[in-house]
Amino acid sequence: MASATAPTTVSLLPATNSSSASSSRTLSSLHVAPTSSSSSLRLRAAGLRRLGFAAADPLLALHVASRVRSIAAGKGVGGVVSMAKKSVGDLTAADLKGKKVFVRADLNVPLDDNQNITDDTRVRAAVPTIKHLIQNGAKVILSSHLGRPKGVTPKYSLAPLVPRLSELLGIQVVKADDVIGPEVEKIVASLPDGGVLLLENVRFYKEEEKNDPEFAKKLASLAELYVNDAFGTAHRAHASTEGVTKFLKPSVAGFLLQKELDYLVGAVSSPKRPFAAIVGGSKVSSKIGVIESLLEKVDILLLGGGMIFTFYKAQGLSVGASLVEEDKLDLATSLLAKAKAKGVSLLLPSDVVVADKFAPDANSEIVPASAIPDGWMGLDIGPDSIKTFNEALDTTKTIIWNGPMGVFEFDKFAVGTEAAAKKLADLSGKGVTTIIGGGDSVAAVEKVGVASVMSHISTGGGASLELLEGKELPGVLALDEATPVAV
Ligand SMILES: Nc1ncnc2c1ncn2[C@@H]1O[C@H](COP(=O)(O)OP(=O)(O)O)[C@@H](O)[C@H]1O
Ligand SMILES: O=C(OP(=O)(O)O)[C@H](O)COP(=O)(O)O
Repeated sequence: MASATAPTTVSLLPATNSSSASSSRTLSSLHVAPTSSSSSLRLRAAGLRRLGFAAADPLLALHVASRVRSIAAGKGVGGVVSMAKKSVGDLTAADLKGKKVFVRADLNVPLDDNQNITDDTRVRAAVPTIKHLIQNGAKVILSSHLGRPKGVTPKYSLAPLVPRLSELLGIQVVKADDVIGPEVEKIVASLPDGGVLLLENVRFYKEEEKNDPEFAKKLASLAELYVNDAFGTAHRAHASTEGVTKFLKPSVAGFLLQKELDYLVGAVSSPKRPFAAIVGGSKVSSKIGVIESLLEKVDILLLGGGMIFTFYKAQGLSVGASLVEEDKLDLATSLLAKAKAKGVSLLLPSDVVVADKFAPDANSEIVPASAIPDGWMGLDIGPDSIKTFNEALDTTKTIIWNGPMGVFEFDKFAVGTEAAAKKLADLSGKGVTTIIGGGDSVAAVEKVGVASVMSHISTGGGASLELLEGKELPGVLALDEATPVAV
């Protein structure tokens, strides 16, 4: 039991290593203050188990869980911590039995020419929240967008989702041919407790992206409660992600949304150190925000991808025909200076793989960063850089990765990116917290077949980037705040 007077240092061990909504992670040495109310402790103990934490001393664990949830639901990495959001896990059978619940998920999955789902990650990620609701007797009205249709477009119908959703949920999901209106209302009225109705693509209505209040009201009129589990779309202030919350109370976070916030805000704000970030991708301009924000947090920053050539040129090196943003040279210089001032160890690749054209069958050579030949372009980091990066990563306890190290779509230039994926997988197995921040890095991790061993893989590219930049997500901000608990 915690001392009644002094702050205590605790370390929590992960309860499981699953990728489910209640997936856990290790927290080290959090200083927590004691509390006195045993009933609020019991409530928080339940919340803690839902979050997937286990600790030798449940009292201490409660304080920590509280802290984590407050951090996780606040602003992004660089922001001020605010209130935690109410969670779907806080809703029990007493709240849910027989209730119509509007669930916004992000089921924006890739489909092939035959309308087959080629990656069902987002469908699987939506399942824990829906299962919790139907197991507690709710009637689920499920909504999502797919693609960016302009009006009703059959190829963007959500119909291909029905078989996989039904299989994963173990019940037959009913599908409506519309999003609102009398036909939909009729199906809702006949939905049994524990049933799931999938609405048609919400973006078939232009009012969705305009966050039209009348449309939001019509969506809301279908249900009594609202759950947002669409992390990948939480950076959009749309009718089904933001507007609808004005008409439905409570409006709560789903398990996926909560887990994404736990990792992308919680783990990044209070990392086990040393903490490293790997940032790659094509352009420095699209990663300025995330680099600046991470420079406030990390001990080590590794840069790769197309953006490194702007840094090289800013340092006076020749970069041949490599991708360079001429208008960002001063910015690159200032980021290097900022890293130095902050004591962050910023590593640029010492060697690169250059190609004579931008093509999968280009001729290639490995050259030092200072010897890129005229007319050649850097498309990957070289073996010396991989070695140096790996050695740096070996010293860390938390790693976040956003953006590929090279043009990984071409096998010949995928070596640096695949090496990073393998290294993170290896370190994950050794207890390092590894967070993949969405976008192409996720594709790379999946290509290498190591996705399942990472601590967390984000389901949102744009949303995770905005969080890492320290921005607030409208879809999160709009949700009800959790009842405050003293810590
Ligand atoms: N050296 C390079 N030159 C040109 N493009 C690159 C280079 N390295 C990586 N890229 C490209 O960057 C793209 C990903 O960039 P970006 O969208 O910023 O990353 P993410 O999707 O992870 O956020 C990939 O398509 C990749 O081919
Ligand atoms: O796929 C998505 O975002 P992502 O490509 O940034 O991961 C989300 O479904 C959001 O889609 P949108 O960018 O069309 O709003």
